[in-house]
Amino acid sequence: MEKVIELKDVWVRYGNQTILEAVNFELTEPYGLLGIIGPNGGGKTTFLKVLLGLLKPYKGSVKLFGKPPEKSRDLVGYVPQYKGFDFDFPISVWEVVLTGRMSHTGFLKKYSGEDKKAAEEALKTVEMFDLKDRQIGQLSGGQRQRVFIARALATNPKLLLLDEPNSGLDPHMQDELYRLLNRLKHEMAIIMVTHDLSAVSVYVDRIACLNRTFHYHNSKEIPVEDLEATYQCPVELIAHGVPHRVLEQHKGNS
Ligand SMILES: Nc1ncnc2c1ncn2[C@@H]1O[C@H](COP(=O)(O)OP(=O)(O)OP(=O)(O)O)[C@@H](O)[C@H]1O
Repeated sequence: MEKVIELKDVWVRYGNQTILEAVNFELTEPYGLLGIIGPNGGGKTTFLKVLLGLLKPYKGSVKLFGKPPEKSRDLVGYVPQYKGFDFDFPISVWEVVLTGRMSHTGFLKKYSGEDKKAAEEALKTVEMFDLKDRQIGQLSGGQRQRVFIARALATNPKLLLLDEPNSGLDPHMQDELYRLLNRLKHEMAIIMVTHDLSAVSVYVDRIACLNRTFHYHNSKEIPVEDLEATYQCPVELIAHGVPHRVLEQHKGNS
């Protein structure tokens, strides 16, 4: 079985604030859709950035497909969280998806026939090829999200990371998005950070919780088994350090 991700005792901090403490995590074949849940500020985006090699832990080891993140970049597609800024500059759907090939071509290099073919296939996969000449600023939220998924797919990744891909989408669009991810999960491993717990129970094969506070409701700890029964899929905890502090704050507030 191929090891997609292997994190051992990973510690990450910003300045003197430790965000990830002693995180151990493994993802192996068979592929599936993994949902990462946890409260705001719990470190979910930080976790994705570690996988992308954008953040280096000050302690611990990170391997993707048996290699350090910077050596496996081509194997990983990333759909960042949409922060709500408008694309009011002239760039087409086609051009956005082609930028996904930059790791192959380098910045400001000419795109090859192979790059264009990969971009075309990615747009067809998300059913957006017909809109390839449309300006990105003229798309709906759901369409734009599909374009950014196509951009991530343009390198033919074996691991796709999505940061809250459902935010801002109406229920129908969310449904469409999850159907798309469920199709793609047979070809690649997918990790989706989300706050959408109803979707988690329907679409996700496995849950990782990046902060133990999620297991506390009205100051009571909810056992993992109860969460598994609620969401009907395996749940694991992948961080233990930070939550203690947050829990203390909760106790202090009550
Ligand atoms: N570049 C940065 N410099 C300093 N602190 C940061 C930086 N990025 C994030 N943080 C802090 O690290 C913590 C974890 O942030 P992160 O974005 O990983 O959380 P998250 O679980 O994705 O949150 P959310 O659910 O709100 O998106 C937060 O307290 C945040 O303010």
